[in-house]
Amino acid sequence: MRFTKMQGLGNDYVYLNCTGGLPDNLPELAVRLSDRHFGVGADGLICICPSERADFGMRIFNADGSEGAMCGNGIRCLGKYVYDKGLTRKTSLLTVETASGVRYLELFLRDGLVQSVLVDMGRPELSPPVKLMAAGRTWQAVPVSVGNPHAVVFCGGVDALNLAELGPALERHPAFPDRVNVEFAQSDDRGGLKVRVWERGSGETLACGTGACAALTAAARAGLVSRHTTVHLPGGELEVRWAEENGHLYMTGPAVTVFEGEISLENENYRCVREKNAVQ
Ligand SMILES: N[C@@H](CCC[C@H](N)C(=O)O)C(=O)O
Repeated sequence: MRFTKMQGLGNDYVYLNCTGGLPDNLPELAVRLSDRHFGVGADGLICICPSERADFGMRIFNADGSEGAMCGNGIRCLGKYVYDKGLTRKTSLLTVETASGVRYLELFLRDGLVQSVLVDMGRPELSPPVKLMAAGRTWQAVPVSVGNPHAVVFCGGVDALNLAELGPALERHPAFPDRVNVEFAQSDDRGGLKVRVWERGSGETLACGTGACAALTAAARAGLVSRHTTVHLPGGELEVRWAEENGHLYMTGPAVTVFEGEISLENENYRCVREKNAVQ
């Protein structure tokens, strides 16, 4: 089975071209391929599927095998995959069907390859803040859905937080029966937003596209930042705009191919086909 490893701001996924059919047991495959010691190593698995409603379909599985409904960094890399591999010639209004609806992509090229991608992430849904007990403290969280569930916690000193303790406690808090992605957010003195993310099913990641959108939405609604700002994540920066005119979120950021390989699932034999930096 051929695969491509891609990343957006260090949020990395193994991509499978499933336009000709899906492999069996995707949750188990996601766990095996995501393993950073015995597998390829990734935050999860993304399948590029055929779609009757859009140019392509996307299914995303977290590193623990659970299926997510949407992935912001992942959908940008999917845009790069399908263009760079010649599966489409579209650079604007490229449509991708996800479990939370169809998303629209605009691709920006350099030297004929996709460098960055703008995604219309649709309209966010904000719920009233909730108070949650975790790790011996009370936290105020703003639930936001951007096609998948998030809880945004505003706090100072995000760099110093112990996410390994806080993340699992909030992800699995009884207030969120389906578990939740958690963003720890802090506005900076330049009008930007600093965010660390604990992802449902994958743990702390270097970035989360839907998480950046959820954090911007909650922060703009609270008057902490403007509706168009830079979100700083450990893996880099995303530009997010919450448009006044239609209430949609627009996210722009990079998409990178890391390497390509082949795996024989019977004997767990991995082979690198194209090395890092051989493809953009
Ligand atoms: N990393 C993604 C989100 C992936 C899915 C998420 N963990 C979930 O379970 O909802 C992003 O960039 O948005």
